Amino acid sequence: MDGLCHETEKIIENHLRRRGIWKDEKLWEVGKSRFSGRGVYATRDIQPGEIIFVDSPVILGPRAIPENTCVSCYNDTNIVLCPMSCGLYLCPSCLDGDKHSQECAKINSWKTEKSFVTDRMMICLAPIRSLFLDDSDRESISMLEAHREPQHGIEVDLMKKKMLLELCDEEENWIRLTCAVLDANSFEVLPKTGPTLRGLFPLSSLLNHSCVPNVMHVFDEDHHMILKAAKPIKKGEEIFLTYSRILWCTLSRRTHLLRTKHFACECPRCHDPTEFGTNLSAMLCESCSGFVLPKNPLIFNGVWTCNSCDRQVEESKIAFIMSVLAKRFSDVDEDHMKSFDLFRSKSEKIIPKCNQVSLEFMYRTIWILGGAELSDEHFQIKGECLKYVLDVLMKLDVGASKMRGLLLHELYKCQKELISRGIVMDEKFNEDEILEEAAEIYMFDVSAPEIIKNVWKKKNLSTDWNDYFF
Ligand SMILES: C[S@@+](CC[C@H](N)C(=O)[O-])C[C@H]1O[C@@H](n2cnc3c(N)ncnc32)[C@H](O)[C@@H]1O
Repeated sequence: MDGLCHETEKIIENHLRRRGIWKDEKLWEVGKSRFSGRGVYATRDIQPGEIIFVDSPVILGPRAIPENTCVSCYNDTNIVLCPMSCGLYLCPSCLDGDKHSQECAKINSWKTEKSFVTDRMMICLAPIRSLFLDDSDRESISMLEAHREPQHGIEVDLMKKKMLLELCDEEENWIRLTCAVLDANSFEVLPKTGPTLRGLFPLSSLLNHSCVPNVMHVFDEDHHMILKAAKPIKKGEEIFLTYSRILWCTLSRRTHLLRTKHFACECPRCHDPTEFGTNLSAMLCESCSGFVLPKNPLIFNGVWTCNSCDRQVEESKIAFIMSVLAKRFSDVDEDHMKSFDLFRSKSEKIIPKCNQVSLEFMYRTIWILGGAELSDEHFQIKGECLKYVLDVLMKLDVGASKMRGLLLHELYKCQKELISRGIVMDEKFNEDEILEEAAEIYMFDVSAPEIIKNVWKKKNLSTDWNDYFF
């Protein structure tokens, strides 16, 4: 292990010990990544579902501007705007708490006569909270990668230019660094209810990205992040999360990663024009209806060719057609089934069913088509979409992903309803097995649906990760 990795591990150990989540027999170590900087590696063979580590945030704050959520405890009852004009919404007990007094006093200390503090202050809160951290937590932030490009740190610009607050240089520099670190490393945290939060988890921040991840994560009630193996991981293998959307095609994922995380992914899925046979990128050839795919997906603005007649198409044309189709069908939620038919008829000559745009439409259909009020036909369509997307996930080899858990839970409900109507959708899918697998994937997840929690209860499973981790 080189000096930087050794130093990083020491800082992480201190962070985890201080929060009571250090485990001597650890399944991970920090090492030099063959992709970029540091990475996290398995110290022994790990089985699917095993907890690899538990991490706790050094910073946690709102992601958006949820007027009905307390910025301290994230509950949603009796929320009021702070009368001290700091721009923050709180519940009555947090309004009087020390945590808020500190934040409120700091924001008010930046005000001048010209200042105009709005509720947009809530999205500035996560970086502002870094000002109140002790030296150890500041050390955790400082050792993480930071994005220094000008688009990062908008929170500081918002405070200075829009709200006309006067931060001193030392505070501004530290908040700017925190913003740069948050943009490179923060996670979307799913609480029990309410809007998602933004959290900075030092150990999890060292995980590099792959479009074929081998882990998944869930959050408990106290915003701990529990990292679990999504498939078998061999000793010495690098542990990868995904920073992108699983169902996006290579061009969408790589463009998004380049824009937001400033690197071009070169994982095995990105190398393969067919993306493990899913053909998520495929467009239909105008001449012969073969699949037009990128010749070399690792080259931006390269040439795409038909796998049947070799016709060549510029990538810019493909990107344009995809964006027009996606936009055309992005907000057609009213009478979704009409737009489903319209989508099929408009797109069938341009993209195959396996294309990302079509898959995303199917994914939306699953959630838009609700429950008991649906006709038999619509339920069957929902079931078909569910099975299709699950099949794609299987081919993509992402193992026990969060998305698989969500879809299995939905398929279970769909199957149950169809059976109650005397319709057997597919003998191969046993609803009890589907639910059990979903319950395993959701294990320890505070946002798990009631049906899943009931399975844990029925099986007498402890839902406390401490019982499995230590
Ligand atoms: C959350 S950090 C991951 C840890 C980072 N490697 C470090 O040393 O601190 C995210 C950054 O790691 C790098 N990175 C992550 N996955 C990568 C990959 N697959 N290929 C190239 N760079 C990657 C990028 O610079 C990205 O912005």
